[in-house]
Amino acid sequence: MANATYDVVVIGAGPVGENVADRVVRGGLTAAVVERELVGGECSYWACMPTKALLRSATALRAARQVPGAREAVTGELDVAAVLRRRDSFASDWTDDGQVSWLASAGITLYRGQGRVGADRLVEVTRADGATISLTARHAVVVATGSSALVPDIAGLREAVPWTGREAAAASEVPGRLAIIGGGVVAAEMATAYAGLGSAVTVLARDGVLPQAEPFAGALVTESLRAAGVSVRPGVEAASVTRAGDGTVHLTLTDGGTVEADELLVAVGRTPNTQDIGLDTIGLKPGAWLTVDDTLRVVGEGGTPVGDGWLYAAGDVNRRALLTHQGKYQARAAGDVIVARAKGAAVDDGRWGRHVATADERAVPQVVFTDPEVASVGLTAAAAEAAGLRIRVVDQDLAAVTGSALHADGYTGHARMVVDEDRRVLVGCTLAGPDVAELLHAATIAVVGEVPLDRLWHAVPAFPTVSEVWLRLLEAYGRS
Ligand SMILES: Cc1cc2nc3c(=O)[nH]c(=O)nc-3n(C[C@H](O)[C@H](O)[C@H](O)COP(=O)(O)OP(=O)(O)OC[C@H]3O[C@@H](n4cnc5c(N)ncnc54)[C@H](O)[C@@H]3O)c2cc1C
Ligand SMILES: NC(=O)c1ccc[n+]([C@@H]2O[C@H](COP(=O)([O-])OP(=O)(O)OC[C@H]3O[C@@H](n4cnc5c(N)ncnc54)[C@H](O)[C@@H]3O)[C@@H](O)[C@H]2O)c1
Repeated sequence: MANATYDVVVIGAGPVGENVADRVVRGGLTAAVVERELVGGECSYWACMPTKALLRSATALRAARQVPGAREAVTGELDVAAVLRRRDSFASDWTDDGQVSWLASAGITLYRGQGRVGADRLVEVTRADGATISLTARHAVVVATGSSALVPDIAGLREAVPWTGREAAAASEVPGRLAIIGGGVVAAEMATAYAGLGSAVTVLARDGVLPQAEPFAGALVTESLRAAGVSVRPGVEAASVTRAGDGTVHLTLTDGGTVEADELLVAVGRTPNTQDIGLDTIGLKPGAWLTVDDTLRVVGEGGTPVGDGWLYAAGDVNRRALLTHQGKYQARAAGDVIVARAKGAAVDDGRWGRHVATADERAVPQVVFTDPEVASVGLTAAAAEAAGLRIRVVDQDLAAVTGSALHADGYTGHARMVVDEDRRVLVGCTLAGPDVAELLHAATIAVVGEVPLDRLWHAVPAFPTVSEVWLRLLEAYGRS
């Protein structure tokens, strides 16, 4: 294929790269994306989709068992083979034909290979056969290369070839015993999934379970993991790892204890995919997260855009919020602002403007698909205090809401809202309980809309739903 020129060249066709290119084309420009693996990225094949598919069947089974009448109808155990088959289909059997057709239908040109910035506005693509193609961007290059699992420097860990999130998401067999290093989102979800699939799971949660969340959320998830037979070890760290000839993994812990398992999952965070994308050619540090301004333009150390502002970074690679939905939100802003700048149109970069990703700062929603689910948006109480806000925290037992009692016998859950007392608006909300995921968007709208609490009283939750927790929270706060 000959060298070519496009208005915009995007490196990485994960959910974020695809969406940037789509916005750019919708705005009347031309776009090419470069992808070295599967179009659709981590989320489609090794992260969001397969992991949620692994979790869903056990969640449905638990839900049925919590309701008399339905409980009696559940006579068997989880069909693990069927769960894995369903997971395979949600990962499109690790083929990207569907996404490649979508790119074509959206008018986006795909180049397969490793993309590297070669100079200002230039991307070199090295194909699998070693051939190279030069792509010139008239207006912008967007880095959307995502992130990979971080493997920490623990003696023997790399040599033991542990699972990362990828292998946990795509496994074709369920290990008898699974040890997990980490206590964050991946660790908590995969402990839930594999315990549900029948593994004996040990979680080495150095900093506790879900340490970034409100403390009650981590406590409820820990309690439920333990009830499911998981050994949760907060405050414990792995000191060294070896894998024996028969595949068994042996861990020595910093407290002197040992753990033996058939497989080991490392889930201690992410590292940016910027090691080999040519950053050195433009004076940036390979392997570093890319810092961006609010319009997603990459900025150098002084905080000014690289070059004349031709380089953008969206999604995991800029570390603002490592979530698919938030990366796609950035993609919409980045795509639209690239079009505006290319056409000399006005740039709407004020707070909450069309061309900025303001919600990344303090209004990021997330659902952790553990048992119970943990749905949160905005700031935790601790984060709000650290940000210097004068807050009031309001707590509510979710089980006390009529809708929860109807939803499931023994419904256990908790809700917290964090109110900025100076503005009397919600700045954070966390819900932990069965099926709270679908309650989250109401909280996100309240946070993003900065809806005054006095107005929220007029948003009446339907009876008898779990959403009635909103009324209870407002009653506990009191009306002025
Ligand atoms: C186990 C797990 C579960 C998760 N579950 C959820 C969830 O439920 N919900 C949620 O919102 N988020 C979830 N996430 C996070 C989510 O996967 C990421 O936030 C999302 O994939 C980021 O999208 P991205 O496009 O920025 O990067 P990626 O999805 O990583 O895509 C980047 C793409 O760029 C390609 N690439 C990289 N370098 C180059 C190069 N030099 N040349 C060409 N191509 C390149 C890669 O092959 C990849 O296809 C999960 C993450 C993990 C690890
Ligand atoms: N449902 C979802 O939205 C979802 C699901 C999975 C992943 N993700 C995203 O993927 C990203 C990566 O997830 P993750 O769980 O890998 O990272 P994380 O940042 O959520 O958690 C990593 C955890 O590892 C712990 N840790 C760090 N070093 C350690 C060590 N040496 N030993 C033991 N523990 C150690 C930290 O305390 C931290 O709690 C997250 O940012 C998350 O947003 C989202």
